[in-house]
Amino acid sequence: MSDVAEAAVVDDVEVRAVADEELPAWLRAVQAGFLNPFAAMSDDAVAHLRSRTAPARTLGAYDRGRCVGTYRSFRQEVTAVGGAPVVANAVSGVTVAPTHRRRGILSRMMAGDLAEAKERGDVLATLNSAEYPIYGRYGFGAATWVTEWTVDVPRSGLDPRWSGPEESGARIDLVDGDDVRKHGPELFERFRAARHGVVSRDEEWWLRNTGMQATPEFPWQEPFYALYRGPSGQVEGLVAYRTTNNEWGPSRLPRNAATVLGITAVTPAAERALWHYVCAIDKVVSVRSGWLAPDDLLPHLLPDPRAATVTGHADWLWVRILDVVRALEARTYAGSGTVVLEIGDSAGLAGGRYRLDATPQGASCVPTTATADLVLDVRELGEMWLGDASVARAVALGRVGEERTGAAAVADALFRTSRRPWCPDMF
Ligand SMILES: CC(=O)SCCNC(=O)CCNC(=O)[C@H](O)C(C)(C)COP(=O)(O)OP(=O)(O)OC[C@H]1O[C@@H](n2cnc3c(N)ncnc32)[C@H](O)[C@@H]1OP(=O)(O)O
Repeated sequence: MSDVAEAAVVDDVEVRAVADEELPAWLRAVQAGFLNPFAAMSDDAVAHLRSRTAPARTLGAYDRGRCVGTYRSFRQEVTAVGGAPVVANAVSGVTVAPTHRRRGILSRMMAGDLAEAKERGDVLATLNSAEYPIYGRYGFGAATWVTEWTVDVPRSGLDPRWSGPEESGARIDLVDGDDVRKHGPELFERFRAARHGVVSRDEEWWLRNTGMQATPEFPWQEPFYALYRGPSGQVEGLVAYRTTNNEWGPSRLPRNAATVLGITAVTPAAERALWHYVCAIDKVVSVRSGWLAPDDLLPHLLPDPRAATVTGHADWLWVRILDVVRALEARTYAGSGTVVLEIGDSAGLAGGRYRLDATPQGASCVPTTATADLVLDVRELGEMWLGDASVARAVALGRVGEERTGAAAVADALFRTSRRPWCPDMF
């Protein structure tokens, strides 16, 4: 076949919704895209993946009937600054076969899905990005970051005689998956109402993360779960962790490591107690924290914070604003002020000039013809929305234009938050 004829065939790639009977092949394509070469999957594995996929808006790219691209999106809620749940179009399972890469297939799937999300009235879109450079071009900005620490327990200065929470009546119990499914969802709902950046979890999340959907392809190793109850008996925290169990130094000094899989706490007392608990397990000398907010309490709970070494730092939740007015009115602002934002959006979904009048009591955002104070791309607005990005820094980086002297400082005083946003989940 000539090069010209080959190019015409490539252009024939069709992007469309995936029919139910096509889902097993689509799921295999997703796995291949993430470098899992499943030639044949058991029915259980297909059922496992199917349960993670539905209900979703599932797109496939097909070349002569073969699935060469995958993409799905589903309804999610993201907690805005101040606690309001905001409806998002969560994007996941994005792959294009190495045989068909860099021919615009992702761009086609993304353009169609974002246009539908906008049409439906979703306020924003979200994703975790496999690689940093992929999604900025589509208007997504890195809205939350995460840090992982590894605690050298013997150097931490924590009291090795610790035997439980300080608060009288509070307690920590080791529980099993049934207890987690019983108490976890309600605890998490309280947590997500209180922390900006957290995304909603569905019922499947709790089944999947307590081993109820294990298959040979997706094996399960049971973790430990510790549940914290406050003085009133109410569940206020949960930590899931795994440990090694037979690591010894040359002179039989124990060398086990604990890895925290997830921690949810709705009170500072619960958070402090659960970290102290994990760092006080006999024979455990190092604790990997899992992905936490960069301003997490953990290092400063230790008498010697240097015992917590940063072992990872990365962008996490990416946000793409689809509706500027509703996104900016959904969140709260610490101060009072006005800024006019000129927002560029090459996809034509959210661009325009908007005037934000914010007070701690409420905010209004309206299209305007007033002179712009700040000129920015919708990607930058995504980075600012949860309060994490510094506008002054974006100006210094040349990404935001400051048209009125001092406007960046005004925007920072309005948008930034006293605690950084945190999204504990990857989806
Ligand atoms: C939310 C999630 O699911 S994240 C998971 C993302 N998936 C993966 O990482 C799996 C492995 N990678 C892939 O499957 C593919 O490479 C994808 C999906 C990332 C990209 O698909 P493609 O169809 O090749 O992207 P497409 O051709 O539409 O690229 C559009 C533009 O993005 C750029 N681009 C795409 N992927 C990357 C990348 N990984 N790094 C840098 N630039 C990229 C392209 O160069 C192109 O730029 P241009 O418009 O300036 O020419």
